[in-house]
Amino acid sequence: MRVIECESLTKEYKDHKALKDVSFTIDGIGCVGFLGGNGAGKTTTIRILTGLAAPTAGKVKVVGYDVVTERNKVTSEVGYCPQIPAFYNYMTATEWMQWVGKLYGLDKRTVEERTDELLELCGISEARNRPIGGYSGGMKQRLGIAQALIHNPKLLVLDEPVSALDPMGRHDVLLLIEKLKRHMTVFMSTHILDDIERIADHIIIIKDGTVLLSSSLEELRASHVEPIIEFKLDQEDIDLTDVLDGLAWIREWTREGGTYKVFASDLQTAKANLPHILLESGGSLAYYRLSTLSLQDIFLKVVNG
Ligand SMILES: Nc1ncnc2c1ncn2[C@@H]1O[C@H](COP(=O)(O)OP(=O)(O)OP(=O)(O)O)[C@@H](O)[C@H]1O
Repeated sequence: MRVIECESLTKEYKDHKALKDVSFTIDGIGCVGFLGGNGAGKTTTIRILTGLAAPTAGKVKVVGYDVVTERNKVTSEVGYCPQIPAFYNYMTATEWMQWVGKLYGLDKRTVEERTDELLELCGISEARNRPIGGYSGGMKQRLGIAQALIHNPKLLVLDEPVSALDPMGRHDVLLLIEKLKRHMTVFMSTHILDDIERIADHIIIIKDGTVLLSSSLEELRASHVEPIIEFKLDQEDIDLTDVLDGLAWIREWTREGGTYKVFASDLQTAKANLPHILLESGGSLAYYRLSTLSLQDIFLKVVNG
């Protein structure tokens, strides 16, 4: 099933082009990680996909429906949870879900069944009769997701679902997304790469309103398989700049904190020689290993061209 089809999507505000000719397609179930820095255009795209804003130009279809001409059908197939979902804090989760169900025009029995099922799925069952005002950030986010699913949508859109949460809250929300993506499409924006690496099946990277990359995580990794030698010295004050710059078989190297990453043009020579050279520099190795590019490395590579 084609879930999202964006073709030459453009969004202009008064004096600013927030989206420029954005095109991508998403098929089938799974989790899509929509990655980009501040101001990249994530929220603008999400508002268009959910029918909250209209594109200036281009064609956008969600679950086969046009977001402009078939907006009502789009909203009935899409569930949306903003970064900080808003509730009436005096209500309990049960009351809130029933109120939202009514807004969607669902009958009483369906609302009751969906409420039980979704509060259980989202881990709110035990707290369902307590006022929402006393919930943690993670519980509120999970309730926001439960609410977004009340009308049984095919696509769930989440705007930065874990950015404002503490580690425990993040963990619980990510577990929930992992469960949901087995049965539906979850489109989530974020700038936290570790989360995406853990749960996304497809990655889209957007920068300055332009899509730089849209690919399955598997394909992305396969196309960036590049061995890296990663090491750290016990003595962080030793500067290896001259040593590493002077080696012809090193194409590029980086240092972040005390950790060095070396990209070798001749891996065999590097593997045979680098440990001795490092020890000769007067240092001792805290660790030394052969690894491949992380999603963060790939992201930086793509974003920096
Ligand atoms: N209503 C608006 N009027 C004018 N410019 C806007 C409006 N909304 C967004 N923009 C601009 O459009 C660009 C994209 O904004 P958007 O909120 O989509 O980015 P984002 O990727 O969600 O960023 P962030 O992670 O900071 O929320 C930004 O430069 C922003 O300032």
